[in-house]
Amino acid sequence: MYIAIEGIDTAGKSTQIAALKKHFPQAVTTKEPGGTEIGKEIREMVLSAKTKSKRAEFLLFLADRAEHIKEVIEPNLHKVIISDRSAVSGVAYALIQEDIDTKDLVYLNDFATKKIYPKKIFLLRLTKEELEFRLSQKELDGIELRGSEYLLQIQESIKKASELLGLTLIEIDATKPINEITEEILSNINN
Ligand SMILES: Nc1ncnc2c1ncn2[C@@H]1O[C@H](COP(=O)(O)OP(=O)(O)OP(=O)(O)O)[C@@H](O)[C@H]1O
Ligand SMILES: Cc1cn([C@H]2C[C@H](O)[C@@H](COP(=O)(O)O)O2)c(=O)[nH]c1=O
Repeated sequence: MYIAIEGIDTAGKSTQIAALKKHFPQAVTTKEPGGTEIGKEIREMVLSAKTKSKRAEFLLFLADRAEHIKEVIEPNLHKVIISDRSAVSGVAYALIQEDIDTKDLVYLNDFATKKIYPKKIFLLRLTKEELEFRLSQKELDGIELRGSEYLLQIQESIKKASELLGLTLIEIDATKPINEITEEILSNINN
């Protein structure tokens, strides 16, 4: 079973994946971008925000995704796979910043993923106040430097992206205590 934890930067995705790993020690935990060797290089490129073209940035994320599906997801589909982000992030970020037609966005993601998508998406939803607090506590990368208003737009876009890809989205209040969020994910995983 392949599931993804989604949410804007600082929503608590990696915290939850670490907690879930304790409940599913045999699970494959992974991430986008950067879940493969080549993906680590792509991740450095995109997060340094050096690309001048948003389309080039989008295509780099897609290349990372295609490699991730081939190298990590496809060979482990018989196991529990918990991924920090997925194609949903790809579509959500692109919807906000690109002039790509939504049909093309879905087509390009279908192409990169060979239509292998997570069975369930858990969206960790943050409030503006909590997002701004968490951002103030860390060194920001090139995408986080776009600011909280931008990230809150992405949060809405994640819902739209899941709908466009036809995926099941479960929303969770990311301001709750860490253990309560983990319990909520666990209670929804097998339903
Ligand atoms: N439920 C929570 N309540 C309070 N703080 C939290 C909670 N979950 C995570 N945090 C804290 O918020 C910060 C960001 O968490 P984390 O790194 O897990 O987010 P993320 O979604 O993986 O972020 P990014 O996308 O930027 O990598 C960390 O300092 C973490 O300890
Ligand atoms: C998959 C994907 C990600 N992004 C953005 C979202 C984040 O700002 C970074 C990844 O950083 P994280 O620490 O791993 O959360 O990249 C994007 O713009 N497009 C994508 O397809």
